[in-house]
Amino acid sequence: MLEAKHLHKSYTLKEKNGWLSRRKQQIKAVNDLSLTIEKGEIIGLLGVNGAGKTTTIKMLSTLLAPTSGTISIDGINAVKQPELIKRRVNMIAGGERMLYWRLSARENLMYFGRLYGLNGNTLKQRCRALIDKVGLTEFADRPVERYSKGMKQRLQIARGLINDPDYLFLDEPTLGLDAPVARQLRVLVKSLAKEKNKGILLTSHYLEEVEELCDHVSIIEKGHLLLQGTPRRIIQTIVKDRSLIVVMKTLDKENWHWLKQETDKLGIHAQKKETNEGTRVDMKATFDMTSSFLALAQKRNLQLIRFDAKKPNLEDAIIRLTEVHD
Ligand SMILES: Nc1ncnc2c1ncn2[C@@H]1O[C@H](COP(=O)(O)OP(=O)(O)OP(=O)(O)O)[C@@H](O)[C@H]1O
Repeated sequence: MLEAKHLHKSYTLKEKNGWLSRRKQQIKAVNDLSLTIEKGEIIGLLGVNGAGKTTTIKMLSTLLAPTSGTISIDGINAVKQPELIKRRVNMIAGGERMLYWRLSARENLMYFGRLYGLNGNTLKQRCRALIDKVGLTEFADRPVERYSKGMKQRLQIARGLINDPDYLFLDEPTLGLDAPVARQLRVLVKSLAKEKNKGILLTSHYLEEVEELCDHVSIIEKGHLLLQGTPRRIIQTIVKDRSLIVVMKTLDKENWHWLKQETDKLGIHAQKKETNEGTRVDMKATFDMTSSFLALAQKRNLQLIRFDAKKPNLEDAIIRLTEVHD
């Protein structure tokens, strides 16, 4: 298990203050953050730009020392023994950093493998297996500068797996990728956790991706933990109301009055609107109204031409959370 406790990271900036003097300014990028990652689990780290996600990932991967706090990985103190930890973790960033453009995929992987002390046949075989795994077999010996964005990102994943890490930190892994390529990467990430038992921490601005992949999510703001839980629990905690939209070809005055009365009794707030499609009724409640509304519609034989019961998602929850904290 990876356990980070009470992590703090401050950056000191020196700003110009007049002609000659400089003023020191402290930025608290991470402020008392604790989180755990079990093997086989995918954890999402969410927050707006500048919330402290990349700084957290850099500390977990020992690229950056925390100002205070502890990180232990399978019982090893990561702050005191970073060399032991480096073999067990790896980080993959979205975008096009961390690869050598003039080198091919194979040469890149051989280079990074040697940095982890791998060599000879073991290294060659691992590179070949990883190239196959991420679907770059045909292009293995082509310079990376001639790769598409998706191919570069697949190579990043292979690079992140070169030391066969137990824990993998993914910073925006699908940034700027086309939908089908992003989908393939998501399948790969899921299989790394569920089949290869790796503990994964993921940051992403694509909330659907987080909802699909993550077992647990931590939401941070200004480096501080706001909320932790399963995506479902977070949605239930934050978004209390459900919405249901129905459209009928017509809804006469009498039926509307009856519907309004009945929905009021059930605790459903209903509003009527005439549209090009027909009469639209927007309903809001704190529970799933589907069956209650369908029973009412059946009683009066109301003919529905549209029925949209929208389940709140993680995006709704995050938007609601930011509104509360603004
Ligand atoms: N090297 C640095 N020196 C000074 N300040 C920094 C440095 N790196 C990050 N910061 C500041 O620390 C805070 C957290 O930055 P961080 O990059 O960790 O956020 P983030 O959540 O990853 O943001 P994004 O979603 O934009 O990548 C920000 O205020 C940022 O400006």
